Amino acid sequence: MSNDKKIPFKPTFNLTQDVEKKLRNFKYKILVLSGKGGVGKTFISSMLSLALAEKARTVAILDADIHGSSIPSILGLHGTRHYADEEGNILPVEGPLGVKVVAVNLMLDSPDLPVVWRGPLVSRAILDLLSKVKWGSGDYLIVDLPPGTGDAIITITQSIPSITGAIIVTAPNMLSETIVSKAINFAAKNNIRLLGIVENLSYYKCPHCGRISQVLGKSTGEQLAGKFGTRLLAKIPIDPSINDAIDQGVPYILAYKDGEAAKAIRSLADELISIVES
Ligand SMILES: Nc1ncnc2c1ncn2[C@@H]1O[C@H](COP(=O)(O)OP(=O)(O)OP(=O)(O)O)[C@@H](O)[C@H]1O
Repeated sequence: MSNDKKIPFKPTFNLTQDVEKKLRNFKYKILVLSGKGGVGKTFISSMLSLALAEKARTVAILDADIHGSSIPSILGLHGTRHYADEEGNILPVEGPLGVKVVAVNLMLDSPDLPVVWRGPLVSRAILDLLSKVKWGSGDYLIVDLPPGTGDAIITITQSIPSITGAIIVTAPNMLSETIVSKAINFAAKNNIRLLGIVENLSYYKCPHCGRISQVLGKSTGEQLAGKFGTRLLAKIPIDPSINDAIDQGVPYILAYKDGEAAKAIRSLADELISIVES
């Protein structure tokens, strides 16, 4: 046996630590989750970011929904992409009102390309991505998580340091106990404070006669929030102008300032501010 000096082998698992370092400088880190896809989680995350920025908060948003990344379209970010600095750090894209945006879609040569990462690779890719973003500092980081409570969500959640809390987005017909309780259990298991529920697609108000219809079914938001010991933060109505804004490539709450849903989102931002900043 040679007498060469041997250095003990130490595995380095510093990816998570790198992520923590990069995300350390946000005052409030808010997760937006839903028990089920298609309830408007991405729309709410994006508009909430803008509503907070309107209220003079510095905001960043992370599109962690790798397979269904759509924040750039909802924020009207077309023809833009992420660049890296000389040290290889990913620079966030500056969105409307100075909101910093990080999204997988903004790394692809074309937003139409599918992301074909699977299972563990997704989790690893998210960590890798998060460890390289030069976020800087700010008041709020809004994290739009993928739907459900799978692997990717667990990885992201565990790598974000001192999460302020989670908002659960749901819709009247999906406000079943099972779906809300899944999201609540997930938050509880990961020691994440539950900030409350947002009932999206809650009702439709006729712009001509003002009549309110509960198109997707009876609202049970208050009742469920009470049952699970949390609060109903907002009821966001169905507003056809939302999809008009997306088609026009402009952010809804900036283009339709007086829209019913825009007002509801601003009051959601007020509610969030009063909960986390008080
Ligand atoms: N209140 C609303 N009124 C009208 N349209 C809405 C409303 N909320 C969301 N939408 C529209 O519904 C569609 C789905 O919304 P979104 O992509 O935000 O859902 P999601 O929950 O993030 O979906 P997934 O989890 O599958 O990514 C979008 O076209 C969005 O513009």
